[in-house]
Amino acid sequence: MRCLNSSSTAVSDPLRPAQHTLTPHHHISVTGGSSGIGKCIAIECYKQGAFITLVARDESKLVQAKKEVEKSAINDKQVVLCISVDVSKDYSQVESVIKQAQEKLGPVDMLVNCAGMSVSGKFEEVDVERFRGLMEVNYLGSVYPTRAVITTMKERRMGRVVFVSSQAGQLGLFGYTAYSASKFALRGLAEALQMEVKPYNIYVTVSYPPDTDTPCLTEENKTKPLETKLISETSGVCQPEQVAKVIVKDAVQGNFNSSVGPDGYMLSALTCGMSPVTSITEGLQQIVTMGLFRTIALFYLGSFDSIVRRCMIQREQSKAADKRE
Ligand SMILES: NC(=O)C1=CN([C@@H]2O[C@H](COP(=O)(O)OP(=O)(O)OC[C@H]3O[C@@H](n4cnc5c(N)ncnc54)[C@H](OP(=O)(O)O)[C@@H]3O)[C@@H](O)[C@H]2O)C=CC1
Ligand SMILES: CCCCCCCCCCCCCCCC(=O)[C@@H](N)CO
Repeated sequence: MRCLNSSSTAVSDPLRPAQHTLTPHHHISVTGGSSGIGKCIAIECYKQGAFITLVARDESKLVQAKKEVEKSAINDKQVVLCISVDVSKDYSQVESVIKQAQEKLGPVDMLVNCAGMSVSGKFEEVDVERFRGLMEVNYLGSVYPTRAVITTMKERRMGRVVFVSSQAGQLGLFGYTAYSASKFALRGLAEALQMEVKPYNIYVTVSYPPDTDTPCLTEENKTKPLETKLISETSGVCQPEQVAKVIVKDAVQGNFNSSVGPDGYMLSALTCGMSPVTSITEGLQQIVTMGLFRTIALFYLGSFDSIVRRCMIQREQSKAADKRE
């Protein structure tokens, strides 16, 4: 049977979906699966026996990633399929390639929307076209693949959809005016969608990773404002393998929220708002910790403001010194 099985054991927590496990033969489609976090998610799922579709634009990176994923096979029936498409441009194209993948590997059991990119810089220094570009890739690039799989998931009354947001999708911070907005958008999409599809036994997960050691971060660090770097250091740098493990575990369990590390945990509890809750424990923890975490957050916000102020003063001083020379 190829489905995200509801195990027969009784579920003690009424808010949590019946316990789910990832069993062999699941078809998992990962956008952005050719690099970084997406590639690690594909590897993590392959290790558990899944069939994988990797979606990204660059074909040579896809072929390379496919080879890497195949190394962690646990049986000789497993397949990795590559699809080269831009997820953010033409919906009908996205729909047709997903259809082809489903014809080959069966209906998608879990879609992981991980394709994305970042742009950093001061608001007035970011080219206006980049605001559109980021909304296209990070937001529409998650809407399109989801739209292409959701009808079949509803018919089958099962499925998982994952959105990879960012900690910068939980708070806005210096240098991320364009990026943060595109990552916040995913949360709104995910909350609304979850309310629609929950009765169909489909569970939505939003992941909020901190800085993660991937080609994207290396590239970003070349031009990232000092302020952004210093503020982001608060929650450190994670390895993509670790982030991928957490995402796969939370998605399989049907958790709406997926965070990494202690700062990630605090941020998620603090910013839970009206997002769905997947266990009584989670709800109780939010209620009990809210005041404390808000107190801690105020100190962080104070320190972020002082980073921004210090950087500004330093810039002005070095500008003045340059003029004198
Ligand atoms: N690294 C970090 O610090 C963090 C990253 N994130 C998020 O995680 C996700 C993955 O990031 P990361 O692994 O670091 O990035 P990488 O740059 O390593 O990987 C990005 C992947 O997305 C694909 N992709 C990009 N644009 C498109 C597109 N238009 N259509 C199809 N595929 C596309 C890329 O392939 P190709 O270019 O060939 O299309 C590549 O496979 C992103 O959404 C990012 O915002 C969140 C928090 C922190
Ligand atoms: C109780 C309150 C706790 C508060 C903790 C605050 C920590 C803020 C850190 C924000 C880090 C943002 C990383 C964005 C990474 C990213 O998405 C890009 N690297 C993508 O390329």
